[in-house]
Amino acid sequence: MALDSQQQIQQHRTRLAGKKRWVIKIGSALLTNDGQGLNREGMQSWVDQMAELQRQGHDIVLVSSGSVAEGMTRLGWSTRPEELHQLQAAAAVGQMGLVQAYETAFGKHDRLTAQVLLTHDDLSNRTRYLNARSTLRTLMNLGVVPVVNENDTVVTDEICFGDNDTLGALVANLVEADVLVILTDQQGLFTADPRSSPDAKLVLEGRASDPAIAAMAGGGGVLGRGGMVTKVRAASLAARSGAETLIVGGRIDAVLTRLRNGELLGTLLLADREPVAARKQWIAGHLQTRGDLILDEGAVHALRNGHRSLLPIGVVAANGRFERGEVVACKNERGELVAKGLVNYSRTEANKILRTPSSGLELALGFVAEQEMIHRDNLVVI
Ligand SMILES: Nc1ncnc2c1ncn2[C@@H]1O[C@H](COP(=O)(O)OP(=O)(O)O)[C@@H](O)[C@H]1O
Ligand SMILES: N[C@@H](CCC(=O)OP(=O)(O)O)C(=O)O
Repeated sequence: MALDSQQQIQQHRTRLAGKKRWVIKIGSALLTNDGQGLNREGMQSWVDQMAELQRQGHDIVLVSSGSVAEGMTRLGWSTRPEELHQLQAAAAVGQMGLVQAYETAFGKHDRLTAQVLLTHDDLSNRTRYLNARSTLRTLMNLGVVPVVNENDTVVTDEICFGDNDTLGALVANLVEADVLVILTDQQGLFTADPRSSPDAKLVLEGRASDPAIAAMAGGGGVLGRGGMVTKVRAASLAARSGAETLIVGGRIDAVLTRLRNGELLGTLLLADREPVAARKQWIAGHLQTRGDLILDEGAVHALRNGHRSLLPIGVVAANGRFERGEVVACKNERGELVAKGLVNYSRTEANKILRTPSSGLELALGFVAEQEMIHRDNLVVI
């Protein structure tokens, strides 16, 4: 007998108990009691629940914001600075408080924690990405809880994740998590921002890449950065490796325990696409690309519908500075993103073979060349 939608929603919650690997992200607004120092009581409560999840057999990776907000408190700053070096100084001071607090809280359960600070570069560079992955896996196998944050001290505006929702999703891809839980200051995703629309309704469930869901999400508060926009986008990124995302209120009593018990709290965003291979997730996870290839209509169609390689004949322009083996964005002639991939040619070489048929590549380049600008194994349609 077919289940009605209410039963299906309940069933999706009930099966969470069987999902082994959870990445749990806690945002600034929640962690810092809206800016009044670290919310230690809240932290202990989340840690108690995470320790309980571990005892029940789940792997836990924690992605925690709060370093800038805690640093501001420690330095006696009442407003968030604008300048990058001041933000970085605050993050460096605050990160100490953050990890001390987690180490103490997990220590009550005889659990060790490990500090893992990542930058965008760490996940873009294949070797560093693989190293980060094996370190996180090793820590989980040891029963240690990795506490991940962005390495704010060394990033610049151009290369920062900016919000930890995105970092949480990329970590979920990295460790092939089953669930990404985003704890925040609202009960979940509402049909509109409840700060400005008090009549908005809580959404219990949706599909991670449904544009209607994305349209409900607005920007963030003073301390947090991304708001719901980055949380919904994170759900769609996490879905690439098959993870479901829960956006839920961190102030709800025993929230993690109750989610694990199947209670209908927050918003569950289901992974609505086939998981892609780990190597392709890594390509898709590149937030900054080295350059753009502009494709004609035929090439766009071949990529989207035929799952084909990108041939030079369909490329009308190459922009940016890239070398062979780097990740580039493929766009249509209106500038919309179509795919990302590892390119077989540098920008200089690519310029020589724009609109060139396979038979003309050797002559144009002066060497025996690969047929594809990007091979389909190295290409992810977005
Ligand atoms: N549709 C929506 N539903 C719920 N909250 C929303 C929505 N649109 C925007 N928001 C805002 O997003 C904020 C949470 O994001 P953010 O401030 O970045 O917090 P965090 O530090 O937890 O990441 C909420 O306080 C809320 O006002
Ligand atoms: N990495 C920084 C900023 C991260 C941040 O603000 O993220 P979020 O609260 O999730 O929007 C920190 O720890 O303060």
